[in-house]
Formats: sequence, C-alpha cells, structure tokens
Amino acid sequence: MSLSPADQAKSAASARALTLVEDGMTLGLGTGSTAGWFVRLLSERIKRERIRVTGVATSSATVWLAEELGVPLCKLEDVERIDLTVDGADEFDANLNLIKGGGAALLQEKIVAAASGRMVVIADDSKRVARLGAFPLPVEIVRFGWTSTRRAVQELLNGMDVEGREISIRTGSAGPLVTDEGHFILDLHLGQINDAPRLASALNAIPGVVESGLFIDMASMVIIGKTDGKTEVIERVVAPGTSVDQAELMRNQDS
Ligand SMILES: O=C(CO)[C@H](O)[C@H](O)COP(=O)(O)O
Repeated sequence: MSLSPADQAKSAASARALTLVEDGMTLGLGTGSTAGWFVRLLSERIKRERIRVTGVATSSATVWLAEELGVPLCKLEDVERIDLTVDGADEFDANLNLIKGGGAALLQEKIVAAASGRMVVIADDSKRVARLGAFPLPVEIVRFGWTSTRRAVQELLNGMDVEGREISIRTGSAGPLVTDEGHFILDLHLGQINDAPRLASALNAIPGVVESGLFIDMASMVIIGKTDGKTEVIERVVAPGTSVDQAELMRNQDS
C-alpha cells in the first residue's frame, strides 16, 4: 500500500517512537491522526513480538481505536505511573513547548502526560514553529457560566503579549462541542504568543478554565517524521519540569 506524503511522515515518526517501547511498559496513548499511526504500529508489534504492554488512552476516540486493534487498555486510576506517553501536537517550538487540543482531547492528554515518566511527541514538519500561536489555542472551560469565563479570558488577553485576541467557541454538529469530560472549548486566535509560560499560568488562574492546550516543559522529545520516511529527533537533555532557560536541546538527524 503506498502512503500519502503526510501519512509517510506520520508513520515514520510513529515507527521511531515505537523503538522506545519495551516489554512490560505502561504507555500513554495520544489522540489524533499521528497518534493513531502509533497505536496501529504498536498493535502490529504486540501481535508480531508478543510484547506485553498496557495502554492508557487519552480520549474516547483512542479507546475505540485501541480496542478495535486489540491493544490492551487500563484506566489511569488503575496504574501508579505511566512509563512513556506518545502523542501528537498541533504546534511545537524549539523549547519543546506545545499547543495541543486540536482534537478536543487536551485535558485527558495533559493529565496522562503529567502522570508519565516521559512524554514523546510525534509530528511532521508542518507542526514546527518559531513561536507558538498560529494554531488557535484551545482552552477547555466548564459549561456553567461559560460566557462569563469567555469574558474573563478576553480581559486577560487584553493584557497579554499576543498578536491577535479573537475568541471562538468550538462547535460540533449540534451547538458547542462537548469534550469527553463534559466541557466546552474556546479557541483563542492569537497569531503569536510571546510568553507562552506566562499565558498558560494566567489562563489556569481564571475560575471556569479547566486547562489550556499549552503544554509547557512537558515533552522530553519531539520526533519529526519526514515525507521521505526519515526522522529528526529533538530531545530535551534536562529533566522535564526544569525551566526553559536551563533546558539544553540536542538535535540529531537520521540518515
Ligand atoms: O492534541 C491533539 C488532540 O487533542 C492532537 O495530538 C493534535 O491535534 C494533533 O493531531 P494530528 O496528529 O491529527 O495532526
């Protein structure tokens, strides 16, 4: 079967991430088309090599996919720790900070990533940016009083170093889209975010905001799949959670 260039890139990144998987691991399974590739390749490896791994899914969509492909799952509440999470991203920058949530799964994705020893992002080159923000930033909010929360987010943006300030409510087939956790999503059209850590903290301080799609200092590695099947790895050498200023990043190119 010949793959489209986009799928070639996603599958190359996923195959490289699969080499990090060891027998006996508990794995966080991300959401989206790239993470879907990882789940498919993982299922093939489980069947081929009979490795015993357990997945923790980050969305109902990933639960369905993993179940269909025979990848064993457990709930996050039933495990003490996740060894490795592999997930996609909507944008990543040179500090390995991310925008996630294009697939509306940012809340479970962030909880799973935070519970993981290591978060590895798989992506193609289109997700690499000099500054985060061209992709609308998803912010998950509770439904109660959501228009007040939107106003509070708007007021916050007025004092933030961003390029644009438009906010939209994400819609599904019948009004506002409801996430797996029963919330709404605001999409913040910011163009460019000049201080992502500050914006992430400020958003989380607003009552009614559950989480934003800014993943700051959470990823330890980004694997970039190329359309020719090669990969590039960007790795954070220091432990996740250390400040960006201290983070030294190492690049290595596959041949
Ligand atoms: O954050 C996500 C879902 O909430 C996805 O990881 C992100 O949207 C990337 O998806 P894709 O791999 O399909 O481009």
